This record gives sequence, C-alpha cells and structure tokens, in this order.
Amino acid sequence: LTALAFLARPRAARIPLKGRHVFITGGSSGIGLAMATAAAREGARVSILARNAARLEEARGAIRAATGQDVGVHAADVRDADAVARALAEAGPVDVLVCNHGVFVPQELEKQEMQEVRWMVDINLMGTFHLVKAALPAMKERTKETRLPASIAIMSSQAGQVGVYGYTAYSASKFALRGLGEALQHEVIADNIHVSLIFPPDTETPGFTEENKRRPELTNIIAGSSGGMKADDVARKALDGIKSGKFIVPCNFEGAMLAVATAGLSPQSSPLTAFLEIIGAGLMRFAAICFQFNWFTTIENWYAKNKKHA
Ligand SMILES: NC(=O)C1=CN([C@@H]2O[C@H](COP(=O)(O)OP(=O)(O)OC[C@H]3O[C@@H](n4cnc5c(N)ncnc54)[C@H](OP(=O)(O)O)[C@@H]3O)[C@@H](O)[C@H]2O)C=CC1
Ligand SMILES: CCCCCCCCCCCCCCCC(=O)[C@@H](N)CO
Repeated sequence: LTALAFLARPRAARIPLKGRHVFITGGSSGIGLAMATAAAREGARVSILARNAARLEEARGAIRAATGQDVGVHAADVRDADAVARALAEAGPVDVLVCNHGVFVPQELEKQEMQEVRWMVDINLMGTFHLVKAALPAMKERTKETRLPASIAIMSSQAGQVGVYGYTAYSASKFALRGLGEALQHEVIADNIHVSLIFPPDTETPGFTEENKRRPELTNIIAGSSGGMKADDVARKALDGIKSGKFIVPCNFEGAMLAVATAGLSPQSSPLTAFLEIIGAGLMRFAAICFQFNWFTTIENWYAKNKKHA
C-alpha cells in the first residue's frame, strides 16, 4: 500500500462543484437531468444541452422547482460541431464538462440497419469529440486562472466494459469512449484536468423505457446480470466520482466487480482501489469466466428453443 501510495497516478484530486460552471449534455432527461438537478442543488452554475428546446425548457422548470436555481439551456445536436461550438461560446468557460448525451437501440447486427449503427456512433462517440474539442481551450485557460482542477466526465455504460448481445453498435460506441478518455487523460493532466468515465447499469429513465419496447429477450436477460438503478442514484455516484477525480466510476456492486475485472491499463488515483485491483484480478477473471459460461449457456438454450433463428 505504501508503494502504491507513491505509484498511483494521476494523483488524487478534489474537484469542487459549488460556484463552478457544470455543462451537461443530455441534461433534459434521465441521468443528465438528475445530474443537473443535483449539481444545481450543490450550488453549481449549471448549463444543459440537448436537441429538443421544449424538453429543455421543461427541464429548466423542473430544476428551478426542485432547487430554486436557474440553469442555462442550449438547443443543439451534438452531431453538429458548429452548433456545439456556438453553444459552448454562449455558455462561457466550463469547469466540469459532462458528456452524457446518448442514444441506444438494441438489435442483432444482422437485423440492424447501417443507418442506425452510424447514428449511434455519430451521437455517442463523434458527439463527444465535438464537445471536448469545443470546450477544451477555454477550460485550460480557466484552470490556469482559478488554479482549481477541472473535469471532463464521459457517460459510458456497463455495455462499454463488456460486449452484450444486441449491443454491437452501442457497445462499440461506449467502448470507444474509454479509449478516448484514456488518451485524453494523458493530454490534459498537465492542465490539471481530470477525466472520469462513468459506467452505469440499466437505469430507469425515459430513454430506457423507450429502449425496452424493442429490446431482444437475450439482451434483457444478460443486462439483468447487473442490478437496475434509479437515475438519481446514478447521478449521485457520477457526481461523487467526478468530485474525487476518479477515472473509472462504477455505480453499483456488479459495476465495482466489472471495474476490477476490466482495470487493464487505466489510470488509478486511489492506492486502496489499486490494491484491490491487484488482489482481485485473478478472482474477478474467474468470476468473468463464470458469467460468460452463464451467458453462452443462456444463448445456446434460447437458440435451441427458437430454432428458426439457429
Ligand atoms: N438508462 C440506462 O439504462 C443507461 C444509460 N446510459 C447512458 O447514459 C446516458 C443518458 O441516458 P438516459 O438518461 O437513459 O437517456 P435519455 O434518453 O433519458 O436522455 C438522453 C438525453 O440525451 C439527449 N440527446 C440525445 N441525442 C442527442 C443529440 N444528438 N444531441 C444532443 N443531445 C442529445 C436527449 O435530448 P434530445 O433528445 O432532446 O436531444 C436527452 O436529454 C446515455 O449516454 C446512455 O447511453 C448508460 C447505461 C445505462
Ligand atoms: C467479473 C464480474 C462481472 C460482474 C457482472 C457483470 C454484469 C454485466 C452486465 C452488463 C449490463 C449492461 C447494461 C447496459 C445498460 C445500457 O447501457 C442500456 N440500458 C442503454 O442505456
């Protein structure tokens, strides 16, 4: 532990929210709305971005009712780099950028239209590139001025830690965010900016309700291996992770196991978590093999029962 206290990088940081500018994409619904509300309650200046202006105004009203705070709203599509840049210029320098926007339509790749695959990758992955590119220059200036650490938080998913049946496009877009985040952390640490990747399980949100109308049965069963959560609880975990400058932010117990199983070469600021990762590595690999045994057995049985698909 003493050795790890010396080795763990980047060094742990405390990133306050009070009085700081928190910019949240997808802030009009679900997890993003819950994060915006919680951040406003903590005294942050909050801006939210999404496409639908009416839903943004509704969210603004809901946040005002819940916290007494007014939030800035920006109607833009994250696929439109110019619109994203305009929104960020309008909002002013950001201290905590939360790239939470996301779309998810599960389907077997063979059945899914390429147009839908591209749509998920464009929004979930390319949209995040647009945001980081647009926000970073002013963020860097700001950390120099305030001498406080800043944060770029990216909403992945447990489907961004393990591939799941029905999620070829979605999992690909969410795994990609981890690569983006790891490389980006190297590039921004000198400016005292900390990257956080958040990995929620199934979460009760308007988006999840929509998803459930089309979810293949096997996707449901496999995703059910991790306990579902409420948006407010995911928001709490996410903000706590951001505030302590954690790189990997799991949200539930299964998420903590997944984090150890997939620790890989990710940065780790906490000597204690690093210790648990080292001790847990073999055990969690064994657990992973057991989970995959279970999933493949379920898939085999399902296909045997539904012969037309086999
Ligand atoms: N709910 C779940 O089970 C889980 C969700 N996640 C991730 O959490 C994030 C939030 O999910 P959730 O709260 O369920 O989603 P919701 O569908 O409830 O909300 C999505 C938000 O993103 C916005 N958005 C979608 N597309 C765009 C776009 N092209 N440009 C700008 N904004 C956009 C939506 O507004 P508008 O449509 O007006 O643009 C809305 O505000 C996503 O990244 C998702 O992948 C991760 C794990 C589990
Ligand atoms: C070694 C230990 C293993 C621990 C258990 C692993 C459990 C993995 C379950 C994967 C769940 C994926 C949910 C995706 C939710 C999501 O993103 C969609 N609802 C779309 O938003």
